[in-house]
Amino acid sequence: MPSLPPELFDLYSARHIPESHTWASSYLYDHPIAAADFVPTIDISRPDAASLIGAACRCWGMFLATGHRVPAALLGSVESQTRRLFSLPLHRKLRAASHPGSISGYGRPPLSSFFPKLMWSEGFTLAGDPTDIVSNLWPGDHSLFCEVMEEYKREMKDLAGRLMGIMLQSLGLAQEEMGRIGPMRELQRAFEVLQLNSYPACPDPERAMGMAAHTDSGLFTVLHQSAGAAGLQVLREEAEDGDGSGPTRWVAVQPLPEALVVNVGDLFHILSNGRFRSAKHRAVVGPVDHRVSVAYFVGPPGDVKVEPVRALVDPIRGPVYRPVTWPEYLGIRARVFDQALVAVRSPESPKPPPFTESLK
Ligand SMILES: C=C1C[C@]23C[C@H]1CC[C@H]2[C@@]12CCC[C@@](C)(C(=O)O1)[C@H]2[C@@H]3C(=O)O
Ligand SMILES: O=C(O)CCC(=O)C(=O)O
Ligand SMILES: [Fe+2]
Repeated sequence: MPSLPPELFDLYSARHIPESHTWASSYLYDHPIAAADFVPTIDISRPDAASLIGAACRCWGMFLATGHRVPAALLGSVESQTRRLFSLPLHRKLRAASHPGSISGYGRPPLSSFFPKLMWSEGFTLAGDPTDIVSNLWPGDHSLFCEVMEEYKREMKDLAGRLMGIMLQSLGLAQEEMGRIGPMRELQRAFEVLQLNSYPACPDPERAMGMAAHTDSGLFTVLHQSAGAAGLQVLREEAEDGDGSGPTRWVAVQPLPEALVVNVGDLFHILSNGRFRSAKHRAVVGPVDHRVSVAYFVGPPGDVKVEPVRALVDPIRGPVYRPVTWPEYLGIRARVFDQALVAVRSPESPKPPPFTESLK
């Protein structure tokens, strides 16, 4: 077979995995995979949801949300439109290829450049109006896709507002204190991104990686994953006596059809002054299923700084992190990737932060 540039390799018809997509086993098996452990499932409409969510965000940085009020029919349409998009022939998808310097479009997500091999996935990033991005893909036939994605973004924004309130409440903040927190006050102007991911069935799943290990950089991410096809894994770091000596394992996140996955991102970790763990996660691939996922990233608008909430800063240690905007933080991540939180430690806090980051 003539060799094509790796970005033109069609994952959907592959019968073997090329060198460009073959990962060393040290990536897949860097930590053992937990046999029986489960991310907490929380009905977020329960009156006592805050304390459960608080505990999950501290221990896991992730939970499965039920009772979220996002209509099941809409989740179904989002998934079918996502599959419809990825089922287009490769040359058609390339019409929406993202340009250097812009985040929207079809292409490799930024984390890809920090790994020596290519991931067994395709991604579509939608920031702003989806019409601009997909109108070239389906001339005259993109309106349903766009309507579904716009409707989904409205539902996600509403859900994000509720989650933000409950998560801040779980940190002990009163209503009037929340109003003073920039990212909460500015939620209407939030910066939102939809990331559509596609993981075709893989002929050699033990040597391929769907999405390499990372934390998300925003406040938090709401992920919808196709029912029945597992793949998402979260790193569970159990600290015995908080000294980081406990076991670290990958835990498979069960694909519950009615649940949305919520994971804490780096900006909420900063806001909580290190109390909430920014969950490290990845996606593995399987031999049979074609899995898709849709991630909604949310953060404050570019001019709003994120900093540790004053009420959560203890007077002796002070704030663990310095104020940072999301665009500034994305710039730091583009340079140092998984060291970005270390790079924004506040100069007055030379010691390692007291909470999750020290649990290595
Ligand atoms: C607003 C965002 C959030 C981004 C960057 C930009 C657009 C694409 C997002 C992702 C999607 C895939 C994982 C990630 C880690 C990646 O490489 O690209 C995400 C990243 C982040 O959470 O930082
Ligand atoms: O597909 C998944 O389960 C994970 C996707 C993800 O982590 C992301 O888009 O940031
Ligand atoms: Fe992610």
